[in-house]
Amino acid sequence: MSEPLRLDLPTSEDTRALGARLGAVLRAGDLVVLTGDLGAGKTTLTQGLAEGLGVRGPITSPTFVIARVHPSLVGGPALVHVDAYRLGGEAELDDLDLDTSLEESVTVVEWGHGLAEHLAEELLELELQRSGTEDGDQQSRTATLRSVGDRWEDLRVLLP
Ligand SMILES: Nc1ncnc2c1ncn2[C@@H]1O[C@H](COP(=O)(O)OP(=O)(O)OP(=O)(O)O)[C@@H](O)[C@H]1O
Ligand SMILES: [Mg+2]
Repeated sequence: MSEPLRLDLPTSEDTRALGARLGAVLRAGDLVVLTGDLGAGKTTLTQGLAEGLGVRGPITSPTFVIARVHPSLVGGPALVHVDAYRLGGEAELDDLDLDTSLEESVTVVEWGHGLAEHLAEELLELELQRSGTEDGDQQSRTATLRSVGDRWEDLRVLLP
């Protein structure tokens, strides 16, 4: 367990860049749980993460597909991108058999808060919140990162 890290993200490019920095340090077996309201920037962050990790895109907000596998283009782990928005609970998440791919992949679960924590003993939780006073998508965001377990000793590696 480490100190939570809070980061200001003035534009969507900053959200993407945080994802890219995270993607660059992720390795097989890592689980990232993304939290945040509708339109908070979870998919944008995952797009940057995919870039940093070097996996095949495109990363989209899944409409009917709940989990997508993005193979590595650089001989690294694949990205398993899950959107848990429509899932009814832990049992439905378990039906996806994510534990079979967890060890050799990087798993990112949007809307995973309260659902995905049991998948691994160690995980990184990243919460996106609207922060500025501007309207809608112009509003800046704040990211809060918290880790569970010893995998993330120092979240400051994710600072710009
Ligand atoms: N830091 C930021 N500042 C301003 N706008 C941002 C920021 N980060 C992301 N956005 C914008 O927010 C919008 C929604 O982003 P995105 O689709 O990634 O959110 P989401 O959390 O995945 O949404 P959903 O809940 O529908 O899955 C996009 O237009 C994106 O460019
Ligand atoms: Mg999304």
